[in-house]
Order: sequence, then C-alpha cells, then structure tokens
Amino acid sequence: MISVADALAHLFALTKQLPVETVPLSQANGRMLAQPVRANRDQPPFSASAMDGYAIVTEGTAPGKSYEVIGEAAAGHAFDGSVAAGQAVRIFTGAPVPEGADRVIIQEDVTRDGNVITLSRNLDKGFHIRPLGGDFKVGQTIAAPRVLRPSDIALMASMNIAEVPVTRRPKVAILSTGDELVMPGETPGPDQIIASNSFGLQAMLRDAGCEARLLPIARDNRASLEAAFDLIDDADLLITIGGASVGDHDLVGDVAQDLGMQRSFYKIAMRPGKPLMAGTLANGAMMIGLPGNPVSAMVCGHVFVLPVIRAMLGLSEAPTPRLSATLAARMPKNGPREHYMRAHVEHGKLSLFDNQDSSLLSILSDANALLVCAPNAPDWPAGTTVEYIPI
Ligand SMILES: Nc1nc2c(c(=O)[nH]1)N[C@H]1C(S)=C(S)[C@@H](COP(=O)(O)OP(=O)(O)OC[C@H]3O[C@@H](n4cnc5c(N)ncnc54)[C@H](O)[C@@H]3O)O[C@H]1N2
Ligand code: MOO
Repeated sequence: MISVADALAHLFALTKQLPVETVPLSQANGRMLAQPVRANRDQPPFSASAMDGYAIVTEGTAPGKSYEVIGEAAAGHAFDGSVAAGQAVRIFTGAPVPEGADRVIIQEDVTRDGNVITLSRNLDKGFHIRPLGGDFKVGQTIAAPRVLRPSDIALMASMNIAEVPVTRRPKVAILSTGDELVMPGETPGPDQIIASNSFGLQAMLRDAGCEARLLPIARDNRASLEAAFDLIDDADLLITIGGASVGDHDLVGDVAQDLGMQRSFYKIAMRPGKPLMAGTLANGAMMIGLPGNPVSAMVCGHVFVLPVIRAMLGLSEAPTPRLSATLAARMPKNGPREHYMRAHVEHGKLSLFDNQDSSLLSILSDANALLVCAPNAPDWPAGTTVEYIPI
C-alpha cells in the first residue's frame, strides 16, 4: 500500500492538461480561464459624471454664486462645446464631462430659475467626476488560470471581450459495476440496491466543471465489463466504481489490464478508500478505479479525483485545500491508514460522527467536513487544532 501523498503524485504524473477552446462570453461563467485576457479599451473612455447635476468650472466657486446653463449632457449624448467660468451644463450620471468643466455640482445643491442656477450655502465637497480609465486602462489583464465568476464576466464584458479562451471541459465517463445495482427509479429485486455513488460523483464532477456521463451499469462478469469499457469513446477519464477489492467477483482491475490498462498503483494506506487503483487505458485515457462502498467512493472523489480534474483544467497540482478547526471532543488514536473521518464543523468546532462505517451515505450527507487524521496519530484531546476538507 502506498501513502495518499504518493498516490496523488502518481495520479498527477498520469494527468494531461486539456487544450484551450474559445466560448462566447455568455457561456464562460464557471469555466477555467486558460490564458490572460486584455482590455481593448479604457473604462470609462472619457471623464464621466458620477451624479445628476451641473458641470462647471471650479475656480471661483462659492455659495450663492450663479451660472448660466448653456446646454445638456446625458449618458450617450455628449455636450458638443466647452464650459467657461460662469457657465454650467446640465449633466446626468454617466455622461461625458464637457471640455472646460472640472466639477459636477449635484442638483440638490442648486436652485434653478430659468437658465440660471445658484449654488446653495452648503455645497458638498465632492467633484463627482470619474476619471478616464479610472476602472481599467487598455491592456489591463485578467490573469489565468482562474475559475470565472459572475463578477469576472461583467468585467470582461466591460473590456469588450466577446470571446473567452477557456480550458476544454474534462470529459469523464462514470461506470458503476455490480450485479446488485439498479438505477434510481427502477424496481430493485429483493437482493438489489440502487446505484448511488455514480450520481454523487457525477454531481461532484459537474460542479468541478466536467462533462460527466454515466455509462450503463456493468455486471460482475467479464463480457459485461468489456462491453462497458467499449463505451468510453473520447473520455479523458474513466471512473469505475466497485469491483476493486479482492473478492471473487471483483474483476475491474483484471479486465482493465487485459484490455491494455497500464496500472500505476493499487491500494492506498487510507480509510476509507483502500482499494483505489489508477492507470492509463490502451486509448490513452486515464482510469481511476474507486472502491464500491459509497462513502469510500465519495471521499476518494474529494481527495483524488477533484485534484486531478483541477490539474487537467490547468490549476497547479495540489491536494484538495484544507481548513483548521478545534476538536469538540477527544479523538482516539489512529491506526496505520490515513483516516478521513466524517465530521460536522460549526463556529470553528469540529464534532466527529460516532459511526464511521464507509457505507453510510446518511452520515456523509449530514457531514460538512472530512477530518484528516494522519497514520498512527496519537490520542488527541478536545481543543486540539485539526485539519479538515470542507465538503
Ligand atoms: N477480504 C476483504 N474484503 C474487503 C476488503 C479487503 O481488504 N479484504 N476491503 C474492503 C473495503 S475497504 C472496501 S472499500 C470494499 C471495496 O470493494 P469493491 O470496490 O470491490 O466494491 P464492491 O464489493 O463492488 O462493493 C462494495 C459495496 O458498495 C456497494 N456499491 C458498489 N457500487 C455501488 C454503487 N455504484 N452505488 C451504491 N453502492 C455501490 C456494493 O453493493 C457493496 O455493498 O471491499 C471491502 N472488502
Ligand atoms: O477502504 Mo474501504 O473504502 O475502508 O471502506
């Protein structure tokens, strides 16, 4: 058995970064920006009024002073002329500030009589002008790689970037294996259960930016497994679930290797998740074989599959980020495998669930954290600072 860190290093060695594609801005949210993008223009492209009011020349401004209103500037409609001392242009938020003017007086601070405005006694101090290029200038970049968020999309739109270079979505095929499995919505026989891990992993992978599709469930025989492997098509990654352990019906590793899979490793000093395997299939796609126990499969998804997906998308090769909390109660010493324990964190205090059996999806659903407990860690008292993966 190899350590979790070694297994991750082997997985990264198998991982290929995916190519760049261009998508319309409206489809770029949530995608991985693959290359830096550059502003094509200054924003604002002119000095713009920040308020509704009157553009004037500051020099000599005093409460009670009057100005002649000589025209109007609205957003999208500049005033075609310049403003001299003693003159004012009626101006609205977003309009270009006319030549000569260097200040906007808000309309609340004036009284108007015909074409004459008079400044009130208590003028506010602001100039209310947004300078040309005050948000960004031509050539300013958004750095890559990064997962694009709605605020980035707004910024790129403002930069006049209509087409966005993003990393192609990883294509992942997910294969559940087992004679006991039926799909949700089907009627299971008395000795059958519903396939669950595949759906949990599909959701996890879609959240991570993948195109994740479920292959038909393969049965515990060679012919069915071989037929399923045939459906991989152009997937970058095949994830198998179950059939990974040592039982007579655990055939996934054997069949994969007979079909040309080059195995990188099998079995990890980890709980849950011991019978994890990985390698490269004959067509060059990567394969990760997850254990069948539902919690084991989902934990391996967080610990191994998501870092691989991030690396495929161009992020650095790194384990899933961890946070810290303090133990709410004593934690007994650990055995020789790194233990990922289901826990709940609230206000910085981490409480472990009593039952850590790797079949219990109800507990996984109640958990919001996986406490990472190092191999052979000693008994830890309440109050010890520990690391966890938020889930
Ligand atoms: N003698 C030994 N037995 C087992 C060992 C061992 O070292 N020696 N390891 C145990 C550990 S740890 C795990 S984890 C499991 C993993 O076994 P497999 O990967 O072969 O998984 P299966 O036997 O196919 O299934 C285990 C369990 O999970 C259920 N399952 C499988 N796939 C799904 C699915 N898609 N959705 C929902 N549930 C699924 C399956 O019905 C079984 O109950 O092996 C231990 N045994
Ligand atoms: O490793 Mo198994 O995944 O402990 O249940």
